[in-house]
Amino acid sequence: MNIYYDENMPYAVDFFKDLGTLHPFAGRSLTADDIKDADVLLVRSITQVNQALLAKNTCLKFVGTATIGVDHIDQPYLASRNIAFTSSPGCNAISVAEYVISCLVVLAERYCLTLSNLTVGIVGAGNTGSRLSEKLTALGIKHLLCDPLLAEQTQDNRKFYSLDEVLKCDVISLHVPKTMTGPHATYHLLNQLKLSQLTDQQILINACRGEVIDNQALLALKQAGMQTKLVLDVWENEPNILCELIPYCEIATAHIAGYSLEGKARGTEMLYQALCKQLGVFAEKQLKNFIEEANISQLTINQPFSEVLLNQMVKLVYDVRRDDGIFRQQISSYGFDHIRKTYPARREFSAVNINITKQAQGDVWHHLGFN
Ligand SMILES: NC(=O)C1=CN([C@@H]2O[C@H](COP(=O)(O)OP(=O)(O)OC[C@H]3O[C@@H](n4cnc5c(N)ncnc54)[C@H](O)[C@@H]3O)[C@@H](O)[C@H]2O)C=CC1
Ligand SMILES: O=C(O)C(=O)[C@H](O)COP(=O)(O)O
Repeated sequence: MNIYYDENMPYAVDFFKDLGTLHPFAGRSLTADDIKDADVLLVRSITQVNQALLAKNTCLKFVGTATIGVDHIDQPYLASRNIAFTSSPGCNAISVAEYVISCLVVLAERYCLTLSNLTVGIVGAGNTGSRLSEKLTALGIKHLLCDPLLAEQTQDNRKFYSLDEVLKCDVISLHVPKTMTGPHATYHLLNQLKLSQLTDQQILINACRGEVIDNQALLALKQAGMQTKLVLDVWENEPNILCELIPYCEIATAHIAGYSLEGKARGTEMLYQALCKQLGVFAEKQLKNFIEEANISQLTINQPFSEVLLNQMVKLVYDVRRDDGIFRQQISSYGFDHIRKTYPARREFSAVNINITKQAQGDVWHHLGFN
């Protein structure tokens, strides 16, 4: 069995080597000729899986993406050819939530803001929005959820707000899929009209898909003096992004919010489990047996919770300014994809085991995700 997999998929060899012959590929440049004899195709978000890519293959049985987003996959086409498909829901949701927490900590420090005084609006309350909500709850930060699709479901008894209500929050964090059609399509959800409602004091974070914000409209507003603080991890038309926007960002990164080692590797593990199920074999391998210990794996907390301590703890594990710095330094000479491919190690809070002394008390750290 020929298994083709994206070279940017950690632990792919460990997981899949016993299931077939492995063929790594560069996700952006994969062609129909390259995968003529693929039985299994395992991609990440930069590979468009559609009729054109599969035109020369007649043996493909399984496609998997080690990502949450599925906007790069033509699912109706796969179904029409009876090719099984699986994605990796929630695989890197914690990573994105920790990216947002790191951004909040950095911006609070930069602008002397008290985090517990802020209200955060979460647009999209699925896996990622929910992980962020849990962390904000742990920190006592008020937040409002907007998710018209979940609001319609009676089994979800959380309180939901309209987009216009949530757009009035001090911080707005976007966590919706990219959808082009339907009553709740997210393409340019934040268009010129919505963007122009934002005030100079607000913070707007996009770590879902670039196309959810009209980037040209945002640039025009910024050029006209808009002071809303911007955090952009995702951009329209990646990898050929609108670089003129970068100087207007407080934090700018190369679509790496979900790039913790755990987040990426969980995606690989989820594909392994799905492929084993498809093949009818027992999934005996587990990520916890491969993943290495973090550089900082033990910490003692010996003082009560404070926002100063939070700042130190978060930055110790993941300081988003590192990724912002790399992005600004490298984007013009190396380009977007290179920054992503050479992403330096990053771990989730859960990779750190904390020892909380008596003086410190409280389990806020565990609720925040530390082990
Ligand atoms: N920057 C990065 O590295 C990453 C980005 N993402 C992106 O984030 C997106 C969201 O991730 P998850 O929360 O895990 O997906 P999810 O599918 O669990 O949740 C998405 C939620 O958005 C809601 N939604 C859809 N349209 C909406 C609208 N118009 N307004 C408000 N809510 C709406 C859905 O009802 C759903 O509850 C993914 O589809 C992916 O595109 C995901 C992982 C990493
Ligand atoms: O999971 C998703 O959805 C994401 O956006 C991933 O972080 C994308 O990473 P790549 O697949 O582009 O490596």
